[in-house]
Amino acid sequence: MNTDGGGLDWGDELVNSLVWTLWVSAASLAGLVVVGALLAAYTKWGRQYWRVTGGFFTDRQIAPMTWLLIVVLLLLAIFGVRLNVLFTYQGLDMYNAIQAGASALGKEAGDPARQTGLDAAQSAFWKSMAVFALLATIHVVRTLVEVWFGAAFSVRMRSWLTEHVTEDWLADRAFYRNRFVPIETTDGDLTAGVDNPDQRIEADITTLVTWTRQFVFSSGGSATGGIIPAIVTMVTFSVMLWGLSGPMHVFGLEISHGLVYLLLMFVFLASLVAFWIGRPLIHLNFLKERLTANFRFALVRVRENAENIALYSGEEVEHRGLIDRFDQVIKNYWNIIHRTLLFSGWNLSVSQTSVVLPFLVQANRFFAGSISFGQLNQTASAFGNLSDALSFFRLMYDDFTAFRASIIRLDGLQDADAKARKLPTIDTADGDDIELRSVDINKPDGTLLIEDLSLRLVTGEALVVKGRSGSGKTTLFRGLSGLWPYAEGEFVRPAGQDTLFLSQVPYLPLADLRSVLTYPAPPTEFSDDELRQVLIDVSLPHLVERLDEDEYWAKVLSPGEQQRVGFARILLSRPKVVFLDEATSAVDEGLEYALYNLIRTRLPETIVVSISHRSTTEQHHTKMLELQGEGRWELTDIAVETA
Ligand SMILES: Nc1ncnc2c1ncn2[C@@H]1O[C@H](COP(=O)(O)OP(=O)(O)OP(=O)(O)O)[C@@H](O)[C@H]1O
Repeated sequence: MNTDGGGLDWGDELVNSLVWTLWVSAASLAGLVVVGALLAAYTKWGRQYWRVTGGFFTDRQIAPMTWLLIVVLLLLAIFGVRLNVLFTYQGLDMYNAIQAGASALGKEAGDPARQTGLDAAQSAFWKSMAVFALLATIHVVRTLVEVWFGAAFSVRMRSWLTEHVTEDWLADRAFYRNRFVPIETTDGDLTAGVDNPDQRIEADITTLVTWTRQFVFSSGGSATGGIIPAIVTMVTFSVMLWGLSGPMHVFGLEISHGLVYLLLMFVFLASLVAFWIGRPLIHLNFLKERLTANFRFALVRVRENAENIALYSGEEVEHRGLIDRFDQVIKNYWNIIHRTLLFSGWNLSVSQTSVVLPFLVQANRFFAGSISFGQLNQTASAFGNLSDALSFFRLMYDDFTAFRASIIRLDGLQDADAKARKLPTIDTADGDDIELRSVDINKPDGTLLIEDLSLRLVTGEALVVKGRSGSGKTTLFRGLSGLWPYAEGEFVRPAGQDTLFLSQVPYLPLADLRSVLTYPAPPTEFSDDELRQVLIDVSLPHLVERLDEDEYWAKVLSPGEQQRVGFARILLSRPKVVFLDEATSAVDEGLEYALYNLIRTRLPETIVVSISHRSTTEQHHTKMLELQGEGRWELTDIAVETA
């Protein structure tokens, strides 16, 4: 950069700027990698961030594109800083031309130097205008290109994270079992299970992605810029100010380049105070996400249970409950506002002081003729850029707190998922029949439900499980299906979809009836005729013509009809073993007989294990397991009635 006479040689500037941008970008990339690695190694939030997002930067399939986008964004951001520098030189030329014009105008009317001076000043002025037009055009194009590449980066990162976190959450039943894992909140408390995973996957990922991009890259030099442009701005403009600043006198001492030290100290102290004021915002933002999610979840529950609530006339209780939750949201909101007022008040005061500081410091030198009007203005704009860049952390702290809260929440979810996968499960092995060896089932508090249960069922056999309410029948099924972590022993069963567990109310997805019937298998696996026939078989003939209808089937079908859908699934998937948890509780005894009869005759090989309170169910089974409480149980044969 040629600073001969304070200005630039604009003819060489295009090449100079491109070379500068390349070098500084390369250095910034190296710095980004090193600092990123140090943060990931030595700070808690850095570690958490890396745990959540690491794969996006290292996964072989997507990493090349990720890094390409990072390099492009870096180049654009650094080029943005360079443009800011060039703007200050354009300002320098412009104000110097104005000052030269003013001094020419001050000469005598007849003085030939007057006209020459005015001509030179005008020519310099219009040249600076042409430079401005060029710089402004480049600035607009650069900003738009950066917006596009920034969006491309965000979309890729958000898609990767959503896919990755969702997969992790659903894998190995972590989404069910993470309720048994206590997790830590920002203030060190332990909560039972992960709250609102839906919000973590949706809102927190969005926050994390937005701030990754804005923190690191966003356009150069301004208060809303990213950390890399902020650092580059800081260095570049410090060098510029160093050249512009003269000695400063403090208590009789002469400090050369005092302006630069003054500014550094000013911003450093201002930032320290800002961090101190802003710190509680981390926890408050964390709470905000949780409380709003809780409120939304409560609203969804009312919608989901509208019929039940209306039948109980529970509107008043629900209203109170909803408003209670909403009050918590508002209370926290006010806490955030009060804290933000303090925080913003401080930041605004600091920003206002920064506006006049360079003029205060440079005024004497200007009036003494040591610096030109252009240089006075260049000092102010360099100071503004530098002060904004140095204030980056102070101004962004508020948003950083939201960013950190999101990292904590996403890491918490993944941590709970990982721990959920490590929770004990019953040892399962593949086989053709069913065998339980020394199975113990406990409650979470350690109370024994079933102790040392061993039994074997072969092809065609059927077992009915009985026992008083709360004796552990459903929990036994949960233990065998690998959901319940407080279970020990060994369990042999046919692998995969050959073993089917059916709960009291089957899950009906939001889809057309065809997909509902075949869930979780894709509907394409079955022909229309098969689906129609199965509907007729399970006494749902009125649905035969509605296979393609998309309805909220869980609300449209009666509980008894939903249970028949469950039986239809058994007939379609023809498992080798089926576990039925009170699967006929909502149908009358006649229909129960017909449904069991259907299963036993159509699928005579299938092993059936049922939980039932009804004595009428026993006739379809060959054995009975009775849970007697405190771990005791009894296994008996059921006599086959002969006509
Ligand atoms: N997630 C849980 N956390 C703590 N305790 C639980 C949990 N789930 C079940 N229990 C307890 O385990 C015991 C057994 O429950 P389970 O649902 O297996 O009973 P059940 O025999 O199927 O009852 P019912 O006949 O009423 O359906 C109950 O005391 C229940 O409160």
